[in-house]
Amino acid sequence: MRPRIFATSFQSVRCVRQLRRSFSVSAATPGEESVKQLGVIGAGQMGLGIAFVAAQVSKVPVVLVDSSEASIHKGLGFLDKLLQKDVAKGKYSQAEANEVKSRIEPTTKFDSIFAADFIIEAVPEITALKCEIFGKLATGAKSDTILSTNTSSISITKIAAAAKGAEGRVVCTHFMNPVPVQKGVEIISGLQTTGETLNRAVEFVKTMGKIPSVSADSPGFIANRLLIPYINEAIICLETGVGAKEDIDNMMKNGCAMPMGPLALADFIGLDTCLAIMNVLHTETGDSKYRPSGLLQKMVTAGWLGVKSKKGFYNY
Ligand SMILES: NC(=O)c1ccc[n+]([C@@H]2O[C@H](COP(=O)([O-])OP(=O)(O)OC[C@H]3O[C@@H](n4cnc5c(N)ncnc54)[C@H](O)[C@@H]3O)[C@@H](O)[C@H]2O)c1
Repeated sequence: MRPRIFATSFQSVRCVRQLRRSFSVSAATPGEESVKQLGVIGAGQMGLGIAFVAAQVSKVPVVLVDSSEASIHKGLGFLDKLLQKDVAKGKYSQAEANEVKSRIEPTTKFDSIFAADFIIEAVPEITALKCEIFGKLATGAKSDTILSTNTSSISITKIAAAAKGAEGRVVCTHFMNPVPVQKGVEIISGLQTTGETLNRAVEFVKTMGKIPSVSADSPGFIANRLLIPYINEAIICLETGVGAKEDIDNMMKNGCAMPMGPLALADFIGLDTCLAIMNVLHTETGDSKYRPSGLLQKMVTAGWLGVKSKKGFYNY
């Protein structure tokens, strides 16, 4: 039976429609969802993790495109570390690790992505950049390829609108960080996304050993609507002297059973990503409760982005 959902505004009505569509999609027929080649755009922390898990668990060949040679080099170094860690733990043999690595083909040639039948974009959280990429994918990718974004907060409807002629095949597969560890993946439809696209996305992330949660196309979706304001509030506590960084992190770890303190978590996610998501929540809802902390804005301006720049709330 369909769940009863009450709507109180136009936006809620749209969300409800999308959720109902999500609840009513039929299960994909076996084989229908099989992905023969995955394309991943962006070899940063998320893209690299997605490529790794797809090569290791789904066992599919992956084309990994990045515009920067340096990022690919750094990503491959990280991949070697992940594989060696698993070999040392006895999860698989060196030969199997080599096999996983051989399934990933890194390149700076964007056009190499067009042969894939499922593409996941994981470039920085910049609307114009993502829209530009989806415009290219709409014209270059095969006519039945699923075009997925890993955006943390940008409207899927907006990204799909940039994929002219391929809007129905655009969806969001929002993997969590670190991808090899976190099981949950949010799957989000834009207004234009078809039920078949949603289905294929759900089925593909399951082949990666992930547990999908369907969410409406609403600012921050489920995960970041809850997580990023929590991090932002922790930064406000720091800047207004409610507590020192160690006290804030220790309290949440030891008093509230969080695996990491919110400031260490912000460093890990990337302060630029945290700010981008707060800005989306603030501008899209118009609600002042989502105003980004002044300290967060200043740290991003200073280039203190957390682990990736070796300096954030802590030094790395
Ligand atoms: N960091 C997190 O915790 C997290 C969690 C969930 C989702 N996300 C989302 O995933 C996406 C990627 O985040 P990230 O943390 O991996 O970022 P990142 O900065 O670590 O990596 C982005 C990569 O994209 C590459 N890139 C930039 N422009 C490109 C282009 N035009 N073509 C190809 N490659 C390009 C960069 O060189 C870089 O390697 C963002 O949308 C982010 O919001 C991040």
